[in-house]
Amino acid sequence: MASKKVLDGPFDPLKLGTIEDDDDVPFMDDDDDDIEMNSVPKAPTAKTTVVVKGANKKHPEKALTKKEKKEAKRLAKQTKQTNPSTKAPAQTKPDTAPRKEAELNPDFTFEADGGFGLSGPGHPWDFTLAKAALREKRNLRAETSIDEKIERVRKASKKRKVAVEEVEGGEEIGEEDSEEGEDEVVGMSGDEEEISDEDSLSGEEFSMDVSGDEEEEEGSESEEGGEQSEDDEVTSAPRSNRQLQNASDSETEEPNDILQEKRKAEYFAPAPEPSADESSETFTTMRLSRPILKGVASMGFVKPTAIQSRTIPIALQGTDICGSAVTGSGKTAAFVIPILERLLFRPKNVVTTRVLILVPTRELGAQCHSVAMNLAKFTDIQLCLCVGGLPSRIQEAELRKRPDIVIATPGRLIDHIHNSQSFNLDSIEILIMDEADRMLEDGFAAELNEIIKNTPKTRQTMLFSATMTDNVDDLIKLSLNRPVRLFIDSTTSLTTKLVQEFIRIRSHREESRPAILAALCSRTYKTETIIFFRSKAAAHHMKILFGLLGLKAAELHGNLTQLQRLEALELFRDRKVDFLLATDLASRGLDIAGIKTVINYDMPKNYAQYVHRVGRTARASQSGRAVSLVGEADRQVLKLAIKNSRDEVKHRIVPAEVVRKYEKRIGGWEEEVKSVYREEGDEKELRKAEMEVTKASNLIEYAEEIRGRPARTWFQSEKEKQESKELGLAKHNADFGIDEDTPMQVGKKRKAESLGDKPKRTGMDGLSRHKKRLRLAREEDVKEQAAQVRAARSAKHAARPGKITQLAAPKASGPQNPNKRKGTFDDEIVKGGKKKKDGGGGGAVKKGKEEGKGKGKEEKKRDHKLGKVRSVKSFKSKSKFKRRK
Ligand SMILES: Nc1ncnc2c1ncn2[C@@H]1O[C@H](COP(=O)(O)OP(=O)(O)OP(=O)(O)O)[C@@H](O)[C@H]1O
Repeated sequence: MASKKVLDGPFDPLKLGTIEDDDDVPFMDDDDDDIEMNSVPKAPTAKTTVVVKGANKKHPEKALTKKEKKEAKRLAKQTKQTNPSTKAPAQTKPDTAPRKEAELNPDFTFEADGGFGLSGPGHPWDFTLAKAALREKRNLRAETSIDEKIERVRKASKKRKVAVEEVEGGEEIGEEDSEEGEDEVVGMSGDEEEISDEDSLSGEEFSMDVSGDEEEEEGSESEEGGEQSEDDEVTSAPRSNRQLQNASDSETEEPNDILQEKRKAEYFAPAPEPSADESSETFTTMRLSRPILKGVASMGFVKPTAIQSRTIPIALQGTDICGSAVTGSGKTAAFVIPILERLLFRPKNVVTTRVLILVPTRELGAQCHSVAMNLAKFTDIQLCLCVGGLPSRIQEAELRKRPDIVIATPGRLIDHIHNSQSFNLDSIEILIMDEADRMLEDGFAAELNEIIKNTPKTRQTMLFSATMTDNVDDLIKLSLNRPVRLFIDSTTSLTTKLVQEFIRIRSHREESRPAILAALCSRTYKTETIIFFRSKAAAHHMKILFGLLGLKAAELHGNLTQLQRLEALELFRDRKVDFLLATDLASRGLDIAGIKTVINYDMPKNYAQYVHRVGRTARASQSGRAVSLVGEADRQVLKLAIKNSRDEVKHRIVPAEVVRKYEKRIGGWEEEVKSVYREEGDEKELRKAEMEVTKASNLIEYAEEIRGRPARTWFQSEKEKQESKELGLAKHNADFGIDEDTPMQVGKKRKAESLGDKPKRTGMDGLSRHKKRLRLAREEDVKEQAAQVRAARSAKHAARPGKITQLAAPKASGPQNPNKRKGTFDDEIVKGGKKKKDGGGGGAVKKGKEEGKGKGKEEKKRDHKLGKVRSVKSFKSKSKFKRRK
């Protein structure tokens, strides 16, 4: 009989060696009622039937109740007695004999659907919980949505046009007309856009531009400009991928850094060889507990993906991991499954937060939380989502309950560390960083450092990203402990089922981007398309234009409220809109099943970002397409994209007449677009005013409470925050070979340039000679006047009657001191009343009074005016005056 081992204190994977007799984790082989669970309702090709024992028969979706757990425990005991070889999973005691396949319930089956594919339920995630928290926060005022505004403007514009039509006697400019035009375009252009090999070979210019250096490109472009027709200027022709790859290789080949390789070899622990029979591996052979297997089955996962089969066994041993695999290859489940499995064996008597998952964006946090909740739904493991944008009061309350897993964005987490009472990271035993390379970038580095500092050194750390760095210097900062490097694919490679297309935008055709995008989305990529923009403003502008075009789109960027952001994602996920217009906020990690196309309205600033953007399609072995509008400044990213693509890239040409047609349509909506912006501006003002009023009334109503609240603190000053952002960006640019200055570098250069050899500004730069002369003359006048005033003042000063001289006179008339030299009197005249050493100043008042005796009324008045004699009143204080009265 297995010895009973009670575990106290912090969770230690090595301590969890033996499964206790009273452990309430039910296993596959527990002798309990069978339950049939059709876990994959939407599986397209196969029906997955999972028969699990020991589950709640009536409510299989529910976690086991206490009673059920007890029953399961009793049954587990029974099973152990009848079958002594039943042991804990591998991580609980490495030397424990593994459970044999034969011991597992033979009824537990996964009917494979022919390999790795999305066979899960409708959606692996939803934001119901996050949205509920937001609604609880405040009663949101019913605002008119952007769609309502656009619709109103559209209708008004239509009416106006009809009215004009009637007045002018029927020139057809109605909307129906343009709709007809649109239909024509679709039919007309369908074939032309198909790209053949011949097309690829026909366009040498594009290829030369891609591989050549900047100066050459500019030269060739100006030559081309004269020869080409307008059509060619809008787009251009490609060359084969092989050609480009060769060119890029020769250009960017780097010397082998032996030292780096040696450091890597020393830093990383050797990765265990992948099992030869990896393809036949299933989740059941991974010796996971039954609640986890149920969770996995409910997600519709049949076979583990490559990163999952490599990661799960190593993570279960408590080893640090640095993992990378292409986008959409199931990295989330690769780290969630082993942590859930390990948490099942946590000491139940110590309730504390043991796992921290860090993500770079709020939406990714909400998604990760939802996936983890789904996988953990048959366990008693508690999760908490701590991301910005959601009410922190609710999060604080949740954190006080010590959830087992906290999923957080770095900023909000630090806020809680500093400002939420009794929350800290002292008990963290597993730290996971999703999109870890992003976390090492601009802005996050300092925050990450702060978090790492607060977690125990003994923790297990796991890092994941499709573009994961294996730069030892970066990883050292995260204080990993001999991590295992699990790089399934190259960090630069894209999924095999991704088709890449590029559309060239010449510098003088930059303003055609909206028209090209409108043409693409109206005629070719009509649904399940995500469009990326560099700026929020561009995404919003396009949202208005899409609305006027009658295209159903949702926008996702930082100018929206958190609720709007989550709702936009859900609208797109549920196919209620055909397009998602997003900034890079949505480029990492977001998993929306069935995205067919990713369009880059403008290229991202670096190649890693490109990998993540286009990685929103062709996920989980599905196919997809990425279409990028490439400007002159984007060639570096384009070059890398082509170099690293596994298949041939294509060049798309949108016919010039189509572009012109859309330009005309968009151009005709200037007024409509303006009125939408105007309406938005008015609403914004109103909202602002309302907020001010609410704020003021809250300040009055809750004054005491507000004053009583401790001020929120942050770990760095605003300047430090800015600097760390800057550092991260500079490093990232260096990593990806991006020859671009950071904003601070640009500022410094500009300042240095302006200060350089240039003479200092005189205040007359840019003035005409005439004006300069006038100003100089005026300045001379001013100087002269000032000199005159000074001279007059000093003359007046010198002409003042010397008080001491007059005071001394009566004395002089008295009996003469025979010893007194005459010269002393002369000195007094020269020095006047200023001589204080001998009491000259103090004596002046007294003397003045005496002097006043002999003066006339007019003379006295003048002396007062000149301040020679102080008014008696001026010495009296009010109180003194009263007292005297
Ligand atoms: N074993 C599996 N079998 C089938 N589908 C799976 C499996 N594991 C994960 N998936 C599905 O694959 C999709 C992509 O997973 P996930 O979002 O974890 O990818 P990722 O590698 O983290 O991507 P990214 O690099 O973009 O963050 C999800 O829809 C998920 O449900």
